[in-house]
Amino acid sequence: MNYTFETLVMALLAFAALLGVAFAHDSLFAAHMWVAFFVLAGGTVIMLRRMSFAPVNAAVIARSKSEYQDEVVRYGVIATVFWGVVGFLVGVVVSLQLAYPDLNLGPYLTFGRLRPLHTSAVIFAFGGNALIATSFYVVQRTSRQRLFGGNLPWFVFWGYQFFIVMAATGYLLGITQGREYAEPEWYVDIWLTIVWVAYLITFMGTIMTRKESHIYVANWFYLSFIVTIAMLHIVNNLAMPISFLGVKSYSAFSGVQDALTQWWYGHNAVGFFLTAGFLGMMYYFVPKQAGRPVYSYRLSIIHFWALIFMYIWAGPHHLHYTALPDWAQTLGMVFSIMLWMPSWGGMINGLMTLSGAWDKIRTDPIIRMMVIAIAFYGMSTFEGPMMSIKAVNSLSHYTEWTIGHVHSGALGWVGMITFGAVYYLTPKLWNRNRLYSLRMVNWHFWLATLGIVVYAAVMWVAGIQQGLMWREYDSQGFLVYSFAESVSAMHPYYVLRTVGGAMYLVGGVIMAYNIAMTIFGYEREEAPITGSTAPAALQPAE
Ligand code: HEM
Ligand code: HEM
Ligand SMILES: [Cu+2]
Repeated sequence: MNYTFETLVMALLAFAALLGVAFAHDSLFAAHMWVAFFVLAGGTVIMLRRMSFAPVNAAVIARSKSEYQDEVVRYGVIATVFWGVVGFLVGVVVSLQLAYPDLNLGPYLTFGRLRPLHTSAVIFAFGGNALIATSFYVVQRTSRQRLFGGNLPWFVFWGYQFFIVMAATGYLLGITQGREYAEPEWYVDIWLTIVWVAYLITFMGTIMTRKESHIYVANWFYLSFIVTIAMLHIVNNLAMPISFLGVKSYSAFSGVQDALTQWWYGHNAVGFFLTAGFLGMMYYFVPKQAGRPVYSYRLSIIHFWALIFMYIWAGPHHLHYTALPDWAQTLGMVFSIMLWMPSWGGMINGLMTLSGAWDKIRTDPIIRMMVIAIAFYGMSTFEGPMMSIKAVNSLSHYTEWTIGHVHSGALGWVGMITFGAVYYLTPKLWNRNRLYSLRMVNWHFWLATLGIVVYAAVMWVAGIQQGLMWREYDSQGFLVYSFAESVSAMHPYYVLRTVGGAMYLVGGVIMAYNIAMTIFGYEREEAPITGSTAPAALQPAE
């Protein structure tokens, strides 16, 4: 394939970045454009070399001409594992910074800059790559059609990595618009919009040219995630830059309207990025790994429509007891409570898919990972509706309890279902008989599960203590504790949280090793997992 056009566009973009450096309105913009220039110029050089070595790449091209476009999925799997480990590592670092504030190394490595680096790395880099890669894999299989758009999927992949690099380096430089989970400034937002539209065209195009008459339910979930994120991203980031060659911009919204816009975005980022997209993953990979059909296809349709209809209204539960009108807060609370039902419908559907295959939990650590993921999905979608009740939220809000809730969803649901999908995909994508080591998957499973349990349990205790300390009055109506006392009381919990997070990180590193060895084609010699530690003689006869 000839990449002349792509290379030319990239060279032009690199040149535009250089112009950005030359005419920058402020020094931060100049610094950020240098980053863009080096990445794009490096990319151009690589593309030029690829073009001149075209015959050498004939094998790769022949492989990519096969029935499905899987090369881009392979890149996506590697990117998922890589950004996962990076994101978990930064999570451990910020958790250490909360326990030991001396670790704030200014100005680039302070908590204020590393925290959004963590959240974006895990949500957008790890989660986003997982969603893009698996959606590309799933939509091709279930549509019996190659990805639409020729080189467009490659643009989606590399354009998205470029977005991640610009976002991450921007945070470290101190460039932020201060909107949670949407910190990148206007020019990075515009780039992401372009990439996202290309993603939508690739995905929709594949579905529209499908050779299978039915659109499998996983694709509905993926599609709702892609469409809704486009809508949320554009509205939440409507802003006016002070200069088209400067970093700073002002939001189109202000006051309580701005708050509501931000949490309409933030909540639905959870609902559609961290939930609907990963449900698409669940509906494809759990039946595949279990070798069983989805428990109830009808329930999955109800699950889908109820979920997307209700999620979109629940954002105000992030703004209880604020200047937001009372009726809007109550609306958010009511829809959150109603959300419990479709969420558990989905959980039940996922778990019951294993009926008839429950024994696999003992012998297949990948299935076990998926089951734990669904269990945590159920747990966090019970906890969330409970926390959205105003009386409960008056205790939990602003406390570590919220952080515990976030991570039982994030580590338990998002993380575990992704690990399951990555373990399923790797041998298939690289034509290996099996993973390098199933026992390592088992280790990963236990480290991650115990890490989550430590993290979440510690944060519950910490959060409730914190909330109770803030509302403790003496007989004369004075507050018993100063705020600083509630901060220092958190220290032991923060240390323990780091322990849980470190376990999760080590599990991730083991996965990276296992995946790399599988890709290189090694198979570890090891005893099979029998699922029982009892000596053979003590086991019932077959
Ligand atoms: C090794 C694992 C991890 C550790 C140690 C860790 C640690 C942390 C810490 C210390 C914070 C800041 C809490 C605060 O400001 O009080 C945080 C925030 C956050 N993390 Fe993680 N994290 C990990 C993995 C993940 C994963 C896998 C995800 C998502 C898929 C995630 C999503 C988030 C989010 C969304 C926040 C912001 C929460 C909020 O503002 O309420 N984290 N994390
Ligand atoms: C039915 C489902 C859910 C409901 C009703 C729900 C509800 C809530 C509520 C009430 C809060 C606390 C708001 C506050 O006091 O500030 C919250 C925070 C949060 N939840 Fe959920 N939750 C649900 C599921 C999930 C899942 C599955 C995840 C992750 C995969 C998740 C991620 C988050 C995050 C990241 C925050 C923190 C936002 C922030 O303050 O930065 N939630 N959720
Ligand atoms: Cu929410």
